[in-house]
Amino acid sequence: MTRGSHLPQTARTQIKICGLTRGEDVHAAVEAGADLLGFIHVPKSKRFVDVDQIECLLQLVPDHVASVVVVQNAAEETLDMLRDRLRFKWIQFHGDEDVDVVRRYRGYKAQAIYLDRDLDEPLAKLDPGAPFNLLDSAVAGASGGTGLTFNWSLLAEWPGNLMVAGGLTPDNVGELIRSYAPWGVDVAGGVEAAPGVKDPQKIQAFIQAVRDAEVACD
Ligand SMILES: O=C(O)c1ccccc1NCC(=O)[C@H](O)[C@H](O)COP(=O)(O)O
Repeated sequence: MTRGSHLPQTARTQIKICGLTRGEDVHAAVEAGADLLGFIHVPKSKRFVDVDQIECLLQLVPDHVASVVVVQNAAEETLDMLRDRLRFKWIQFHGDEDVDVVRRYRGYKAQAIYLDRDLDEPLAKLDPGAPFNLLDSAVAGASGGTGLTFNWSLLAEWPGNLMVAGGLTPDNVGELIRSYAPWGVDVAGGVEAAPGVKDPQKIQAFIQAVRDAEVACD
């Protein structure tokens, strides 16, 4: 399987471990080889971390790992405050934010893939100017951290660098890589012992499964 037309076959899949709330989990994800770490600043999330917590957790992230703050329809004052106070690489916009806001804050967008809806809508919303687009499963009333997979076959047709989220686990991520070789993968619940509490062995197993599947693709 080819890795989209945009990357050479040998490119390494970008791996994001999301929903970190504890220092030991940051260390575990870094040691296991994660490329991006996500901190969720969405009040309704069971993985919510406040600004003080994020500030402390960011101090544990080495320079070679990209940190991401996840927001969902946050007010501009909140976005300004996050930008002014915290040192992170990206803001992940996980709501209905329009492209102007995403670009102004140098972020990227999570496109909701509603499992019961037509796929033309998220496809039309993909931002070709973005460094990458995140595709994540959504159902009525829940977008983000659903633990559900969407139909990956659409990845064969969609353009640009795509990061896939939604229901990934150490057991299914290898199949995703071997079949569609997305630019990146993103996991929250699939590497947890409990909501917001990561399991270091699951993190290691997830990253190993990605790397093993890449070798199988070469
Ligand atoms: O994970 C959450 O609780 C969450 C809540 C609200 C907005 C975004 C959220 N997560 C963002 C992510 O990037 C997750 O990694 C992604 O949704 C995948 O979650 P999962 O299906 O549990 O692997």
